[in-house]
Amino acid sequence: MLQSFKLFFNCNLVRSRSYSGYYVSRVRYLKRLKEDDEACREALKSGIFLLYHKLSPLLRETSSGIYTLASLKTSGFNTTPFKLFHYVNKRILHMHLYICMPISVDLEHILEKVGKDKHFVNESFLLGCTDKGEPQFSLEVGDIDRSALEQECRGMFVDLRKAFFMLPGPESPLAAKGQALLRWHQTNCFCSATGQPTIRNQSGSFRVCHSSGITYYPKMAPVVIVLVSDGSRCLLARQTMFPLGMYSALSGFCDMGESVEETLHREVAEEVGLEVKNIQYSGSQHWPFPQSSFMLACHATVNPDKTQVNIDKAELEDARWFTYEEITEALRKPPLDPRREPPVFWVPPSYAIANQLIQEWANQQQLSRKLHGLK
Ligand SMILES: NC(=O)C1=CN([C@@H]2O[C@H](COP(=O)(O)OP(=O)(O)OC[C@H]3O[C@@H](n4cnc5c(N)ncnc54)[C@H](O)[C@@H]3O)[C@@H](O)[C@H]2O)C=CC1
Ligand SMILES: [Mg+2]
Repeated sequence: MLQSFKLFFNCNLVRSRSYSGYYVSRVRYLKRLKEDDEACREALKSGIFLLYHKLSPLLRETSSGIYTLASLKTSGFNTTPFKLFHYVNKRILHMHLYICMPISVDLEHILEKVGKDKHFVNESFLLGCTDKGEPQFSLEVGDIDRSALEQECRGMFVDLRKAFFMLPGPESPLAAKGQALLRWHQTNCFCSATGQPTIRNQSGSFRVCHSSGITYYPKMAPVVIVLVSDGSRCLLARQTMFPLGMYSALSGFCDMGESVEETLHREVAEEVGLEVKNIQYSGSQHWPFPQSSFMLACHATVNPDKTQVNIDKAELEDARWFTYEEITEALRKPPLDPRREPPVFWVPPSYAIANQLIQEWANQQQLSRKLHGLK
């Protein structure tokens, strides 16, 4: 298990470094913004803002019909490079126009139009920074005329669950992070020891109660998710609250003081009455629904002669073993279309780590079938 962990983290490090040579400087820049209020306030001027209305992100449809997160900028950024370089060198001017043009709507101007003070952008929370080094922020617009703002921004606020189906892969985690951070701040305005208000730092990386001296940091609840296999089939389950026909891997919150392995053994025993072995770490994911969870995904096996499930009906509506053929068919199905009847059996979409586990299991089955000369 430990080895798999090491391998995973090393791979991720290599991946991050290779897709951007500026990884270290970006990370250090972000660390400075988190710790230095003044630097973070300055960064707001060149920031990219993701807007949320009652925690729903603002999306925009591109000319090719694809939805993306709508990124807005403040006038500080849009005009300064132009003024600075216009008189210096025409080539530089062209370069900057090229970089700045895609984002044409000025956030401060828009916010003023819907009755917000231009200093309202200071209420944003730092999310990260782009490959180009532009800091990204999330901003909850609160109680405003929603449709007026949508019109001004040429976009629409979409419930995050729906947005996950519409956004291209890499944008979903960013939308989720923005929502999670906003939600955490909304629900941690008071100190649980004194009842006094907590005060945020500029980046939003923590809140402090000046009365008790307690610092609160944004939290995620660790959850273990496991795909159990008996060698030729995998075990999937559904809760009554799941959409019709959807089955997923078993999951459960870590109890205080538990290791990943302990949670995994306990949850499988509690929910389906099985004892697992051969735990293998697969990956992790921040999951925003219903509140921030930190999903730790693993594979595990049971003896092929001990596969009888005994379902805890208080937790699960059903749990069943699925064959390789059933799984590959479910994986082939296109993403769920809300306008059509859901299929009889389907698995979570690709943005959910459960899908990654199922995909990995299918790939592994395919490989061992090839080795054994099966189709
Ligand atoms: N991204 C993915 O692929 C998947 C994500 N999930 C997520 O995993 C999470 C946990 O899965 P479940 O099987 O429902 O957990 P679970 O099997 O532990 O059952 C949930 C129950 O645990 C209790 N609980 C204990 N600690 C809790 C905490 N910190 N927060 C909330 N409830 C707590 C509550 O009584 C709750 O009703 C869910 O939020 C679900 O959305 C689940 C499956 C797939
Ligand atoms: Mg569960």
